[in-house]
Amino acid sequence: MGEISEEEDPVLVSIDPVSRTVWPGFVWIRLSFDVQTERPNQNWIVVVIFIPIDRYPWAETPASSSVQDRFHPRWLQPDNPASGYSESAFPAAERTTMDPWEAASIRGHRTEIVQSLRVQDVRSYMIQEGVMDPEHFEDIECERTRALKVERFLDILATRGPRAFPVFLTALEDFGYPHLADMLLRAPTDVDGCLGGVVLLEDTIAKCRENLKKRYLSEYGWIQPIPWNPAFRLHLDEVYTNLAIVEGKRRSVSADCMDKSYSFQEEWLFDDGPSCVLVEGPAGIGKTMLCHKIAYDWAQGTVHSLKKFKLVFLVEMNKISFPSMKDVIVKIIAADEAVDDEVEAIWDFVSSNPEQILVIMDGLDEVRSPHKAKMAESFSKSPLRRAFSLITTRPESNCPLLRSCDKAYILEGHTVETLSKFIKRYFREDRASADGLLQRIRSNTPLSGIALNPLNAVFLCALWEDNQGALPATLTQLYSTLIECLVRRYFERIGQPCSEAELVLADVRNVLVTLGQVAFRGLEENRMVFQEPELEDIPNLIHVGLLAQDTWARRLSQRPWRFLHKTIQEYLTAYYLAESEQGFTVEQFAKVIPNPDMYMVCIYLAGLLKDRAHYFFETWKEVREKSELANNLCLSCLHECAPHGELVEIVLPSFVDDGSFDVTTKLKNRFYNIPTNYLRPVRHVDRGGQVDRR
Ligand SMILES: Nc1ncnc2c1ncn2[C@@H]1O[C@H](COP(=O)(O)OP(=O)(O)OP(=O)(O)O)[C@@H](O)[C@H]1O
Repeated sequence: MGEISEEEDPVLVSIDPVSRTVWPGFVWIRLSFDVQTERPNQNWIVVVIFIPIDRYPWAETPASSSVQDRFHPRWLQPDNPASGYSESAFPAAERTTMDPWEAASIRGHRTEIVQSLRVQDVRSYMIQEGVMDPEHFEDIECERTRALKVERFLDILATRGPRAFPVFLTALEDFGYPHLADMLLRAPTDVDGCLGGVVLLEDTIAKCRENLKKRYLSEYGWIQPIPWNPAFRLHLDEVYTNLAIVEGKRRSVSADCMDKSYSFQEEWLFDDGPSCVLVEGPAGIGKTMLCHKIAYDWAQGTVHSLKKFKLVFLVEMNKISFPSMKDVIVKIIAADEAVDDEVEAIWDFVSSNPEQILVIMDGLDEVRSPHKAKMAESFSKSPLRRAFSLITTRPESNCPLLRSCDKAYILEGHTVETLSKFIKRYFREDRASADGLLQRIRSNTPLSGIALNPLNAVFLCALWEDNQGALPATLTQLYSTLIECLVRRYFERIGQPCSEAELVLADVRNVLVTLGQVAFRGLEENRMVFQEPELEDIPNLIHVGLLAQDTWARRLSQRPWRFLHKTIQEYLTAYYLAESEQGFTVEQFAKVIPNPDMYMVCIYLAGLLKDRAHYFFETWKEVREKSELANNLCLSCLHECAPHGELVEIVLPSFVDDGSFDVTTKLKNRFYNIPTNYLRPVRHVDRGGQVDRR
């Protein structure tokens, strides 16, 4: 490292605004030094020196005079030659974010600024100096009150790079707020008296990072493949299978239009600059697992493209209520008691350094409907918009936030090879069981379709292990067999073994209906979590194992319950609609069918109704809009109830066929046992709203 003497030419010394931090009797200067050229340079080694104030080379005033007199913010502006802040010594391009000291100063005096500033007084100057754009002020003007406008202004300011602070100081000084400028130049209260806010902040961020990593390693390192069997745990590395994924430019493009299918690599998501990446896929396809794997890999430090992130926040969208994105992140930070007091400082770091942050938002479809628009707005206004972000959702979800996505991927689940690998890993030593199940899946076309979904694959393994007997041919059968299996185990545990499947389910039918009603209410409110009093009437079922308590809520006196998986909540909702008198009504069906949040419910409902499914399809014909998504859903519903000709005839006019979706062929391929006279071509050509129903 080069020596820095007191004789060093001060103009060549690049002075960071941090140097304004003053200890009694000393000036603290942070110097950057290029080892090779021995010329100061922002990129190289940073040296912090303390110079007695009376020997400070620029000191023109006695040591007793105020610091501000000697360290005027204007000195730090590029156009002042006396500042030593020349473009060559301190190129703006080399610093892209606000200095942490400055961020801390604004944060420490935020209340005072919010109390007295009127944003319009500094508007012109901030625009003139190129620190903010007119669009920023349009955005600020949308806030209702003066104080909220200042809050918004300060949030934006924190993201406007290294010149933002000095320019703001000058604006304050020249346009009626010199007292605020003076105040900002004093060390803010939260870093006062410490060895500089920078060092402290770095420590805080490191602490926060380590704690997040610990949390992800312990929470996501082990998985419990069978939700109702806590004793059976596998390590993520052991069980995680690389699923197929396709890349596209935007969402809702059908997989055939997208680039070829890959075996997924995390690098693709985060190799480019900050962007918002969408991963879309149906129920149980592995979106949550992918999010856990990314958080886990970041914590392990094994994946190169994740190393650039100082902090990674995994947001489970169904667990939060939204005042704002800031509140969501702050809550995650505050969950760690060790950094409880420093939450605001960490948030400031996040706001000022979004390119070092990854936000994973898992399950956008699970955000409650009234919050969707608010959340999208809050995200677009928040500094996190410039962070890396990954959003997962089911395809049927519709949320304005999806418009913010720059890239889209569709998770397709297992390939034949990965399924085989997964099943062998699941059964580990028991090769015979693995081979037996694989054999059964290969020889049964409907089953092999079901098994490519990772959640279904897990359930099939569990069923195979349990009875090595009949395997389901439809999704509905898979879930009813699973529930039967759980109920049977429950009766065995309490000493009342029961062999007949029908008897098992008949015994608990009423309880399942009551539970289904709770599940339905939950879905209507987009809610996965239930409090104990809501479940008072169904205590038995809690022990059956369809519900589990959140581990994160261990400290709460009343720990909330949730279904083992959202698909189980959806199946039970369908059970309630199919089996109860209040559920089985045209009004209920008419409410459920057009609701995108009830996509899976429709599939199970058709499967449970079977011979009574014509009520469902008659209603479908009346209420469901025509779209490709609706076409696919209708085909899945038909598949579940093994349709006969009349059923297909009822629903045929509901399909939209604009040439790209050949209904007749699709129906023929899927339901080959239906006489073709029921499948006469129905061509709907939708041009300018004219639908031809020949
Ligand atoms: N990559 C994978 N490797 C092995 N098993 C997986 C994988 N992905 C998912 N699974 C299994 O499937 C289950 C369901 O996956 P996950 O909860 O991630 O689905 P999801 O797409 O988030 O579903 P939903 O939209 O219903 O919330 C997991 O608990 C796990 O057992």
